[in-house]
Amino acid sequence: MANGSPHEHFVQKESNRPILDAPLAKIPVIDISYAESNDLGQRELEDIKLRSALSSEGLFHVLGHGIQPSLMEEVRNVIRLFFKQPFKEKQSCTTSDTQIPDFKAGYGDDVVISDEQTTYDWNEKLLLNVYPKETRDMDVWPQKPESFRETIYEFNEKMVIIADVILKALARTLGLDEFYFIKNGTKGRMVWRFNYYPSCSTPDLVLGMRAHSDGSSFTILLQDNQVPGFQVFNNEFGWLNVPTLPNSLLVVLGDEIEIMSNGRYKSIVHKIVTNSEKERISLAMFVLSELENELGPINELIEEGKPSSYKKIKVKDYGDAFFLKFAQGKRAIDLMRI
Ligand SMILES: O=C(O)CCC(=O)C(=O)O
Ligand SMILES: [Fe+2]
Repeated sequence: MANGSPHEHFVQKESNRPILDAPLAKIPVIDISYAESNDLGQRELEDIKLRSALSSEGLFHVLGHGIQPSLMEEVRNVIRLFFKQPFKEKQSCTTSDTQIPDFKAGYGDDVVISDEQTTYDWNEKLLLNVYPKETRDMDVWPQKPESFRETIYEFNEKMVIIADVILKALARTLGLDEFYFIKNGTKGRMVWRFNYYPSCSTPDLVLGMRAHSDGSSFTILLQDNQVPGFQVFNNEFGWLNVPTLPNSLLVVLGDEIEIMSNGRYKSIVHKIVTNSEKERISLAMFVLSELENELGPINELIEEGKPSSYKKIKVKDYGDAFFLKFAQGKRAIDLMRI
C-alpha cells in the first residue's frame, strides 16, 4: 500500500466514515502489580476497581506490569523495520493459500466484502501464532529484521505471565476460583497481530481498521507510543478517541469473555483511524481458548433469574464464524445471543 491518497477501494461509504476529532475517552488505569501482592485487603480493594472498569468501559490501561520500556521500544522497532521492507520481502511471509476470507498466519491486508461494496482497510498486517511454541508456523515468521524472532520470543515470555495475572484477576472479579480460567484452557493459544497503518492524505474517508470486537477472551495491546488512532464505541457517547499512555499496555475485552461471563462483561467495539502526517504501528496479542474447548456461559454464572444468554459452540467453530463475519464487516457474537 502506497502512502498518500487512497484508491477508491479504500474509501468508506459515508455512514462508516470516522469522526477524527471525537471526544477523548476516560480509560481506567490499573496498576497490575497489586494482583500478585500478599496484602489480601489491598488486593480485594483493587479487584473492586478492576471489576468496575470491566463492567463499565471494558478496556483499561495496565501499568505496573514490570516490562522494561526498552523491551517495549525494541518490539515497536522490529515491527517498524519489518513493515518498512520492500513488498517482496514481506510477501515471503505468506502462505500460498489465498482463499478469501484468508485469515491464515502471515503477511497481508484486510478486505471487507459486503453486499454493497468491497472496501479495504488502510493497513498492512502480519498474523502469527506465537503461543504455545508448537503452534508456530516458522515458514511465515519473518527472518528480517534479524532481531525479529529473538525480540518476539522474549516479549512472549513476559506476555504469557501477564496474561495469567489478568486471567486470575478476571476470575476473582467474577466470583470464580482464581485458577478457573487457567485450569480450563482459556489461555490455550496466543495469536499476535502486528499492524501497520501508513499515513493517509484523507483520513476522514478511510479506516485503519473497521469497527469490530475481538474474538479473544481479551486482547493485550502494545500501541504506538506517539500516534493515537484507537477509537472505542461507547453506548452513551458514541465513538471516543482513546489516548495513549506512555509505557502502558491496553487490555480490551473480547467475545469469549462476554460469552463465558454470560454477558456480565461485554466485548468492546473498536476501530482504528488514520493520520494525515504520521504512520502508526500496533501489536494486538489475542488470548484465545483451546480449539477443542466448548465455548459457552460458565455454569456458576448461570443463575435463577439470569438464565444463559448465549449459545454454546466449539471454540474452533467460533473462530471460523468470527473470521467469516469479520470479512463481511459484521460481528460473530450477534449469532450467539439467545
Ligand atoms: O491498532 C490497534 O491499536 C488495535 C488493532 C486491533 O484492534 C486489532 O488488531 O484487533
Ligand atoms: Fe481489535
